Amino acid sequence: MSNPLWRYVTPGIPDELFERVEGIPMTKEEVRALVISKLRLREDSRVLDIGSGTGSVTVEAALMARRGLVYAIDSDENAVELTRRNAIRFGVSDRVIVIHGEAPEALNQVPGEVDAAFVGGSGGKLRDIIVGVRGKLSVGGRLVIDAITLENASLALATMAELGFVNVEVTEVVIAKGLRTGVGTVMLSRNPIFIIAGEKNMCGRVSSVVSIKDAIKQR
Ligand SMILES: C[S@@+](CC[C@H](N)C(=O)[O-])C[C@H]1O[C@@H](n2cnc3c(N)ncnc32)[C@H](O)[C@@H]1O
Repeated sequence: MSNPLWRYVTPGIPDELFERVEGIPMTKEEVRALVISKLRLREDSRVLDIGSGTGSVTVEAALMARRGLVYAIDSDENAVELTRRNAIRFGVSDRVIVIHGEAPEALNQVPGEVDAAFVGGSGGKLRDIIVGVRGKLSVGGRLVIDAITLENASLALATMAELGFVNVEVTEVVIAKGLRTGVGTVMLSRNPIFIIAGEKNMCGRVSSVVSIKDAIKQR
């Protein structure tokens, strides 16, 4: 345990501690902390990270699932290498399996079922990826999706409803970070992100739907 980076146990590791490569995106620390929370991991969880990018979600999932396994998939060779290096950097490479390939096809390289899956990148294949992930998830397994566009958020919700996911929730996150200037701290907003989460149900049972009138009452 001589490497100080190996002491991190809580989600939301500072972004700057990861190795970065220009052009390879990363789920930023505050959003990452929420994603990890929504995945509701256990110590022995088997996790899928689709579109692992820099590998920051992979690393944090592996830190939570200390007796589990994380399959990190990315279609970009450089992202795959970077994910591998960040897994080594944070001392979790023994429970990270990195797969270079495009989802959903690359899901065939993941043996057995997984308990949780995160989709951080889909390259226009979101619907097929959700279908593929449903096939890999154990009953009760959780799917968490980050969507930046309204269209992808809407597609994720429609597909999850169609496939009978239950307890589906949408959280819109708008992070603003303070920047110290000569006249005080200015809050700089980042793009809003939709975090969509749900659970695989047994055989396509549909969750109950709240009327718009009741929804307004709940505000
Ligand atoms: C926003 S980044 C993900 C960041 C990552 N969650 C992290 O923590 O660093 C999206 C990634 O998804 C990958 N990607 C996009 N479509 C994909 C697909 N169909 N299959 C696999 N990877 C994909 C991209 O190459 C990119 O690295």
